[in-house]
Amino acid sequence: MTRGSVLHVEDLCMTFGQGGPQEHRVLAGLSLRVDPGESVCVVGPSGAGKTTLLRCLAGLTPPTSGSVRYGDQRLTGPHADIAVVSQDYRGSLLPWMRVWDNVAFPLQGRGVRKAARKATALECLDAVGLADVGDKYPWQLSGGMQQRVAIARGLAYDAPVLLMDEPFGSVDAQSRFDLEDLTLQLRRRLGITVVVVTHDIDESVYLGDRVIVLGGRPTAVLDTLTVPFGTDRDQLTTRADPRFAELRTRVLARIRGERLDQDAEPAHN
Ligand SMILES: Nc1ncnc2c1ncn2[C@@H]1O[C@H](COP(=O)(O)OP(=O)(O)OP(=O)(O)O)[C@@H](O)[C@H]1O
Repeated sequence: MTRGSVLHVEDLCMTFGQGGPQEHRVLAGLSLRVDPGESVCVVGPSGAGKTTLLRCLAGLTPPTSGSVRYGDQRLTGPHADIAVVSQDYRGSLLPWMRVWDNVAFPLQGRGVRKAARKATALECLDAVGLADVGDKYPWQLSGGMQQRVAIARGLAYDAPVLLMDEPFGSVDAQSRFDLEDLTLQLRRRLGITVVVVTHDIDESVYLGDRVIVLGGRPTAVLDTLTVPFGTDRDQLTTRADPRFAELRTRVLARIRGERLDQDAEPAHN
């Protein structure tokens, strides 16, 4: 294991329908690590296998070969320390349950009593700026608020690792910026490790301490970029930084398989 890594992926391969007429080799020998407290973004073209990788990191999909380790343990299924926020908040929130009940849902299976569940849910709602909507139903909230509820539910697991799959894909641009800032703030405040899968190159540079670029057929890691902006970022200053443009250009070029002049120079990482 890489010393100190939280998640360590080694030579991960994923082939759907192996041996059958529909065989589809998606991931080919991916290796990567995620360090404690890091925010890592995974970016790549549609169909590259980003969700598949995230599901493997969550222990939800067993890889065809290779391994995912959480600390010293080899993941063979979902782990209580790893929470997942999926892109489809509409499908994941239960419309007949009040908001706080939705957030507390993961705690039911852990035998936590109702009063304690509600207290935790309200705390998590407070963390995402929704302290006053606990008694509403999800369908009474805007899309951005519903996505915050989904994040609050991710926090209710009280897991040190939060995996997010295109978490802001279905909200408007302003809500998206707010949710990105919320994610950075939660990471800072709670000291959690965050992995975000996104197809949005700007978002990957804004949110990540490192950006892992996937691409090719079958998919491999094309590049890993270190983002130099620290943990305290804001939308206007960070996006106006010339290094932001440089990084996004590099990610885009990698995804398109183009070479850059700077490729002759030492890389950022
Ligand atoms: N359970 C499955 N059975 C067969 N093929 C699958 C399965 N899950 C994913 N795939 C295929 O694997 C490939 C990668 O899918 P995946 O959803 O991981 O990509 P992605 O990079 O997340 O895409 P997008 O950005 O469009 O969400 C796709 O071609 C998809 O059809």
